[in-house]
Amino acid sequence: MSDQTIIRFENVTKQYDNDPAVLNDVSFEIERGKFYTLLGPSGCGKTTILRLIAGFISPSKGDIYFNNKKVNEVPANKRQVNTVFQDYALFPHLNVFENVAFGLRIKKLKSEIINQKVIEALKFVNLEGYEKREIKEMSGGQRQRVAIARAIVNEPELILLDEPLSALDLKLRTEMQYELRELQRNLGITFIFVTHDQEEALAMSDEIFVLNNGKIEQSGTPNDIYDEPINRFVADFIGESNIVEGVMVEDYVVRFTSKTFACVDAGLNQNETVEIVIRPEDLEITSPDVGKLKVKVDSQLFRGVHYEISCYDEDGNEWLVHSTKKAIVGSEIGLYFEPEDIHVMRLGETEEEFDKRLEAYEEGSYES
Ligand SMILES: Nc1ncnc2c1ncn2[C@@H]1O[C@H](COP(=O)(O)OP(=O)(O)OP(=O)(O)O)[C@@H](O)[C@H]1O
Repeated sequence: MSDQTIIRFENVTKQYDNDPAVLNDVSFEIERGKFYTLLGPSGCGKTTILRLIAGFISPSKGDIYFNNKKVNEVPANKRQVNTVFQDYALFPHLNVFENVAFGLRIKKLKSEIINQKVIEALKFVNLEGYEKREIKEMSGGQRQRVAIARAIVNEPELILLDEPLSALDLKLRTEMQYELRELQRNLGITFIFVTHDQEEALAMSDEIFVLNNGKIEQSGTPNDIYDEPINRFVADFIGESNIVEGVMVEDYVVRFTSKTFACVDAGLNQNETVEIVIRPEDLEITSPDVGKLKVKVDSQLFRGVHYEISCYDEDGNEWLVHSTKKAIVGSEIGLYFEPEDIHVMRLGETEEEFDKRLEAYEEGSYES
């Protein structure tokens, strides 16, 4: 644990009554000053983690530490945490100023201090001058900002955001993603953001935790998770992927689609069955005799920046290609890729084993 750690989960399980656990033996650390995202499909346990951190619920098993102190039973109002909810939970009968001032009034701060803090918080979210507006007169994006101002005005050590952008249309959502990211950098407060939108997670986060079925499948920077997905679930969930079965021939050599290819992976067993991931944007269209794979073009969609081309190889595997080049439906083409574009995944590997293998690979020793 580093002294930058603000939250630590140690083997936390959460179970309601006799139902199966909604969080299952989860451990992780959150460091000060970073932007974290909990990413995963509906029902995987994202909100449960936020509620445990906020203190709205307590773990069935395991421990939660805040600044290295166990807080399992510490109530929400005694934690230095503020939550921004999906529906913002603003008070409709109070104006913008009073919504933001609410927590400070409860703390019974002097009115000139409240005034100063509220104005400063509103300035941070670009809502200076909106103090007297009623909530119902504010747009979705502006309400969002009021909710954020209400969280930051308390100067918490941690802000939890539960799908705060999901009610906004695409354009505003993209703008708010940018604003939130900037705000977090400027404030230096740790943000934990929940979303089921992988593009949003990749764009905003310093670190992403990918969750599935009450477990963390993989954690890391957006690049780590995109470039080196640990398993099929993560590869599928983060961006589009081509995934086929393969066999490890030896270190740096893998076989799939009845052909042998150079790769950059090592530390697996000889003849071990593996899964191969190649991202659609890493496949380059060539003539059939130059390509490493020979495929037939099945369909093609223009996506504005690139063509999304679906092809099939002789073994019947589908290959999705993102290319600025157009292909002819029904024609035979070649697909070219570099050894580093092949990502080899070991079946059933845990994150710990994966990290160890990657570390050994980077250091140049591959005892498995
Ligand atoms: N109070 C409760 N009693 C029983 N089960 C609950 C309770 N709260 C949540 N659950 C269950 O726990 C699981 C995880 O819920 P959670 O809200 O953490 O998921 P989520 O990943 O945030 O999903 P979403 O993206 O849909 O909000 C779900 O199956 C949910 O039904």
